[in-house]
Amino acid sequence: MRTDQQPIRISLFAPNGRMGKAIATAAEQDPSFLISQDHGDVIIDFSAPAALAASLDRAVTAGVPILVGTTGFDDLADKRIADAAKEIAVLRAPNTSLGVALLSDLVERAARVLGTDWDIEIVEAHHRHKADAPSGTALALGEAARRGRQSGDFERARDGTGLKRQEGAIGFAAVRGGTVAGDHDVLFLGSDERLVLSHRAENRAIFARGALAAARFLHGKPAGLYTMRDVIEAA
Ligand SMILES: NC(=O)C1=CN([C@@H]2O[C@H](COP(=O)(O)OP(=O)(O)OC[C@H]3O[C@@H](n4cnc5c(N)ncnc54)[C@H](OP(=O)(O)O)[C@@H]3O)[C@@H](O)[C@H]2O)C=CC1
Ligand SMILES: O=C(O)C1=N[C@H](C(=O)O)C[C@H](O)C1
Repeated sequence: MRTDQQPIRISLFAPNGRMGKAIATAAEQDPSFLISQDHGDVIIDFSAPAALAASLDRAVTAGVPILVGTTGFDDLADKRIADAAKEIAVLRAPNTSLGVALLSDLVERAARVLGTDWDIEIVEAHHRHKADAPSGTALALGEAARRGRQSGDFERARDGTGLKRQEGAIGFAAVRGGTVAGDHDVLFLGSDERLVLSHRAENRAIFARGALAAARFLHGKPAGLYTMRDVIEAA
């Protein structure tokens, strides 16, 4: 930070959550950020789907950008986010790590090159407290695969008999337990060979650093819907 620049004031919508605390710790170590008790320059929301309307309302009313890091949303949330993005800058990121942003590009490319002859399965593992499944990251990686291949229904849960995978489907499996910060494996399963693209989050600090990079990107941005890809391309 140049000495003539003011720190970016971050307002944490859910300061007492695991991610809220991790972001506060990361911000305390970086003099270009300040945790603000009011609306600040950028609002950061890592909370729960039920809180989305309130966090967007706070950001729109204050006229400040918001980073939405929460996962587990339904279609109504998509509309709420799109509506808010007409008035303020909204960055939606189910995963704020640099590695996952790159993984998403790699998955899209692999799906494009390999085509529908290769089955795609996405396996994720998270800590015992995680409330949503599949993870937001897994679903976003599924979307990346679908973009690359230009097809693919999502098979989100399998339990029972007569459940042969649908041709061309993109399947999901979720593991829960312990303190796992976030593992994602995208499996491309072909005839006699398989390609696995993987990411391992070793702790929440990677998400917190990414959230601060996203906040820096959002500061002063005009209304619109942004993603971590925009953050990386601007860096
Ligand atoms: N984008 C990314 O890179 C990442 C995203 N996440 C996502 O972020 C979210 C939070 O994760 P995590 O911090 O581990 O979860 P926690 O359960 O630790 O924290 C959630 C926080 O949200 C608050 N909260 C819950 N419901 C509401 C509500 N209706 N109104 C206001 N506040 C509310 C809780 O407050 P209280 O304690 O008072 O209940 C708590 O402080 C999840 O959706 C998770 O998947 C997580 C890690 C990385
Ligand atoms: O709840 C978590 O912890 C995480 N949630 C995000 C998700 O659902 O993808 C990101 C990360 O994997 C950690």
